[in-house]
Amino acid sequence: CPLIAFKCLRTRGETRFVRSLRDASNEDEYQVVEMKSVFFEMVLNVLMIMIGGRRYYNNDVDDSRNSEELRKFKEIVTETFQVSGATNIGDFLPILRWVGLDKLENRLKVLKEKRDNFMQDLIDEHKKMKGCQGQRNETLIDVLLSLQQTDPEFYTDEIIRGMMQVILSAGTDTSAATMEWAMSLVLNNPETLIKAQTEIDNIVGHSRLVGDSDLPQLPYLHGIINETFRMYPVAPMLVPHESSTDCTVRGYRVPEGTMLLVNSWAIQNDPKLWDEPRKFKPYRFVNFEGKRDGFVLMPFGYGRRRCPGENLAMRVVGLALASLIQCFEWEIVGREMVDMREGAGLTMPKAQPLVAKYRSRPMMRKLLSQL
Ligand code: HEM
Repeated sequence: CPLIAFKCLRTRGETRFVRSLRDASNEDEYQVVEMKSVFFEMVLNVLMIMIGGRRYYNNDVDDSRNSEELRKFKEIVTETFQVSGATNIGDFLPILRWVGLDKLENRLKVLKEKRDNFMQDLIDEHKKMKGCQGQRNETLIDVLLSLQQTDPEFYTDEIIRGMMQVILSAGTDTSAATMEWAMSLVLNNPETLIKAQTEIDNIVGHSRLVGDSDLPQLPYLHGIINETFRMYPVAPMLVPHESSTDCTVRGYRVPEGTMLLVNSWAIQNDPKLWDEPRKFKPYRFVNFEGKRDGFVLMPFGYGRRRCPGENLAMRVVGLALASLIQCFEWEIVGREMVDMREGAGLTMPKAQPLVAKYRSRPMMRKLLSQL
């Protein structure tokens, strides 16, 4: 995935995420934190830093953006979420479109215009800064603009805006929701949290923050992530596909234009394929490798249309969880287990946002104070 090449920018976003939790924490007493927005803002920041070189959440403003730009960005994000899960009455009663009562479609048009203007301002700003690349890290917009020079007919501003938009909409909620499910699972299974902490302590120690290059040495952490994907896939029906021509698959005739939905949740929780499928057992993934080919685990889909962001997502999710586990102690709030019910939405969210208690680990305080 070419996106993971923006390592330096991405790491900036991830370190800030740990720093902001450190700032809100108290060394000795546990603090309560609502994790859904923490994860969402972190992923959005990481992606926006990679795309355009700036982040838009947290109050300790560092980049040269002004508050008006920040306000616009937050407004666009909030509105996108309000409309993306909504039912469009005009899809069922097309007559409403002709009489102009299709309100959702109108809202979407206005939102698209706002979003396009925002993205275009960022692109124009990068065009003006051309030639200063040596003084700052190269962003995705810089790369796409250099491709525009060699292939202007394909890499138009409109295509670049579309790419920025698709990365944000396909990458943010999916990664953030996966982290929230994973943290909820480890809080309900504290022995897994201790095992993951021990693994990170043994491999990374306490004098530096876990980094990209440590991830392949952390099989138990990967077990936690894969087990989360298996039990709570954020795209449980993957994404609908349609056959472009008549075809036959394993004896089944599939006419042209048939919509195909893959129920990956059912496969990943099938007792014929998995031992005690509703039990959280990260160890089942240690030495799992070959089984992936059997289509038993497919959180990112398969084939030509599989998720192009998989490698990036694995790093962002892996590093975020690893740093939370390395730096802080985590506990459930109150006596009740974390509520694991699923809510409705485009990407399978938790019905109740995760709220947890945390404080910095004594052996990590020196390092945290230096971040
Ligand atoms: C945990 C995080 C993620 C999960 C679970 C996930 C899952 C998926 C799934 C299931 C699909 C549909 C595959 C299919 O049609 O069979 C998909 C498509 C896609 N994903 Fe992801 N994704 C994640 C993160 C990301 C990120 C970070 C990006 C971009 C930076 C991204 C970009 C895309 C795009 C552009 C598509 C559409 C691909 C196409 O239709 O050709 N995803 N993703």
